[in-house]
Amino acid sequence: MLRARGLGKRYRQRWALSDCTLEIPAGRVVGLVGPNGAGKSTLLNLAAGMSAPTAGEVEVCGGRPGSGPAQLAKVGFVAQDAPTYASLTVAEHLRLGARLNPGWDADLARDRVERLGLDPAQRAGRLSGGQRAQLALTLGIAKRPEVLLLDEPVAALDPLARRGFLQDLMETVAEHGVGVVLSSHLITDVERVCDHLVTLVGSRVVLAGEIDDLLATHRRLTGPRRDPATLPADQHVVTASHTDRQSTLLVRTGSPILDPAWAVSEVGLEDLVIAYLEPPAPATSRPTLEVLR
Ligand SMILES: Nc1ncnc2c1ncn2[C@@H]1O[C@H](COP(=O)(O)OP(=O)(O)OP(=O)(O)O)[C@@H](O)[C@H]1O
Repeated sequence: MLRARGLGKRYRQRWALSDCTLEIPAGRVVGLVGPNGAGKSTLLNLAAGMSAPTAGEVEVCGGRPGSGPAQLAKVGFVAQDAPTYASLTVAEHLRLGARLNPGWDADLARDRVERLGLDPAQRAGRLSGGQRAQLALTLGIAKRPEVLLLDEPVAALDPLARRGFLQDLMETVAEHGVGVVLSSHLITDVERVCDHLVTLVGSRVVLAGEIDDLLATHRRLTGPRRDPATLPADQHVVTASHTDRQSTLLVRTGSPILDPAWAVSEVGLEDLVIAYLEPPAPATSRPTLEVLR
C-alpha cells in the first residue's frame, strides 16, 4: 500500500520529514501519530503527490504519487483543513466528484449526504467546520480509491459524528478492502480502527508496525531500583523512571522477562505511544527507526 525509502522533505533549512523508511502491506488501516509539527501532514502530502520529496522515494499502490490519472484514481486524499469550494453547493460538489473521478459511487455519496443531514442546496462556505469535513470525507470515500489518506479526519467532528465517521470508515474498509492512512492525535480512535501504527517524532519514524506486534513486544517492568544499562541486551529500554527504591521501565523485547525481581505488566497503546514521544531517559538504549513486523 505504501513504501517509502529514505524519504525526506526539507523546507529551507529545516527537514519536515527525514529518512523515512516504511513498508505498509495492502489493505491496512494505519494510524499516523506524533506531536504537532512531527511531519505527519508532510508524509501524507508526499504520499498524495501534493508535494515532491527532497530526498528518497515513495510509492503508493505501486505507483509514484500524482504521476497520472490512473494513480490519482487510486488515491483519495482529504487534507487537514478539509478543503471544499466555498461558492459551490453540496450537490455541486457531488456533481464535480462524479465528473472528476472514474470510479465515482453516486449512490454512496447521495446516501451519505442524506444521512448526515447536509442540505444539497447549501453552499460549502456556509457549512460549519464539521459539516465541511463531512462533505470532504464523503468526496474522498465516494471516489472509491484503493487507498484513503486522511489528515486528522475527525478533528472537527463532535463526539457522536466522530464515532459515526469511524464506523462508516470501518464498514467501507470491510466492504471494499480500501487501505487507509489516517493521522490523529486521538490514540483511542487509532486503537479502535487501526491495525498498523506509524509514530513520527521530530520528522523521524520512531515506531512502526502492526499494533498487535507492538503491544506484544513491549512490557512495563517494576522492581527494586536498578540501572537500566544492566538489563539483558535483548531488552531495549524505551523509558525509565526511578524513585529512591524503585525503578519502572518500559522495555521492548521479543523474549519473555524471566527475572523474578520484576513485576511485569502489559502496556496499552496510549502509554506505548506516549513513551516514544517522551525524550529518551539518559543512559538508556532506546531503539530508533525500528520497523517491527
Ligand atoms: N509549506 C511549508 N513551509 C515551511 N515549513 C513547513 C511547511 N509545511 C510544514 N512545514 C514544517 O514542517 C514541519 C512538519 O509539519 P507537518 O505539518 O508535517 O506536521 P504535523 O505532524 O502534521 O503537525 P500537526 O499535528 O500540528 O498537524 C513543521 O516544523 C512545519 O513548520
